[in-house]
Amino acid sequence: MRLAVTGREGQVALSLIEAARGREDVEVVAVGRPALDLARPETVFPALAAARPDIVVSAAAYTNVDQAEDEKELAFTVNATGAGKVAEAAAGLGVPVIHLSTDYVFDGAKDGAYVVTDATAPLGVYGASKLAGEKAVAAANPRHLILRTAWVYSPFGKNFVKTMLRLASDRDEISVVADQWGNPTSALDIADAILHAAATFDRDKAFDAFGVYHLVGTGETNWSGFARHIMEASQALGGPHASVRDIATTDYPTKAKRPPNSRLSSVKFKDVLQWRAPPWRASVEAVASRLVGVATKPTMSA
Ligand SMILES: NC(=O)C1=CN([C@@H]2O[C@H](COP(=O)(O)OP(=O)(O)OC[C@H]3O[C@@H](n4cnc5c(N)ncnc54)[C@H](OP(=O)(O)O)[C@@H]3O)[C@@H](O)[C@H]2O)C=CC1
Ligand SMILES: Cc1cn([C@H]2C[C@H](O)[C@@H](COP(=O)(O)OP(=O)(O)O[C@H]3O[C@@H](C)C(=O)[C@@H](O)[C@H]3O)O2)c(=O)[nH]c1=O
Repeated sequence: MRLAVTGREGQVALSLIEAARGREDVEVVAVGRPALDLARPETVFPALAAARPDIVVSAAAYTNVDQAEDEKELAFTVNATGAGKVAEAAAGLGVPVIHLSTDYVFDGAKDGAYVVTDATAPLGVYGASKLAGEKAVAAANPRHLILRTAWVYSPFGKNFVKTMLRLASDRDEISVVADQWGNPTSALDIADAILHAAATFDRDKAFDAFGVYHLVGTGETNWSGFARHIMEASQALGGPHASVRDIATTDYPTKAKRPPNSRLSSVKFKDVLQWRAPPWRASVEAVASRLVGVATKPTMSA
């Protein structure tokens, strides 16, 4: 089974490559700039065709949430038009597409975890562009799995875990918003889930449960709780530590508005695809142990 994933250096792309390493049943090929540039839609089909995939994973995206407010056109070109072209190319090659989307398609007004049938209402340009991408993907290729995930971190690229560890290395206290709730999700776990879903399609050629799914780490917290656990994990590994102070969203002004509640329910993914992510705290510890780079103590997860 050969997967082509878009984006060469993205967190999900690198995690997929790592997850497939050493396995004989699956190969992952990353296809990215300059060969595949989502801002140049004409590059998409030739680049993916050259990879001869059995499944396309559409992971490349414009992911800078605040900057997207000032670069609306580029965000939509990449996240909507570009994503649609990736799904169209997969359809042209006769293969399914697994497309990554986001919790930021919701406004966060719901009391409880969002399910896939809940109404979307993005608050910012990034979320709106990703929602337009979902629609473009669904229209271009009926064999699509749209995986909405959230708060992604990994040993790779830029993410909240790395930011917290960096801040802790030169200050005693970090102020973090405590009134935005969600589900931290390791890209290493997303990669396992994608390989599991891909193996399911490969085994069951009649698989017909395509559509939208939510896929996040198990359990929930707010950004401050996330930061606090990163600090605990780092300290247990002999890495940097800072105390975490709870603040309100209004105390941390950002260009883009974020949903106060972006909790997603992964129950459909678990029921249909028979896979569930580990508890989020355990996954944070696994990633921290690679970033802090000190011999790991036994797990401290709940
Ligand atoms: N990060 C998060 O917290 C979340 C992410 N998601 C979604 O999950 C998916 C994967 O995210 P993640 O791995 O974190 O993303 P990253 O931000 O780590 O990586 C994004 C990737 O997209 C590539 N890219 C950006 N613009 C273009 C372009 N014009 N043409 C080709 N490639 C481009 C980048 O390429 P290059 O390497 O050249 O810079 C990079 O490889 C995305 O669809 C994202 O929207 C959903 C929820 C949360
Ligand atoms: C760095 C930092 C952030 N924050 C706040 C700001 C924000 O509300 C929250 C998260 O900050 P970030 O800017 O790191 O995360 P953000 O870019 O909003 O992360 C989002 O990325 C996109 C791609 C997604 O799809 C989302 O699921 C989500 O992961 O934490 C603090 O309160 N203190 C801090 O020191």
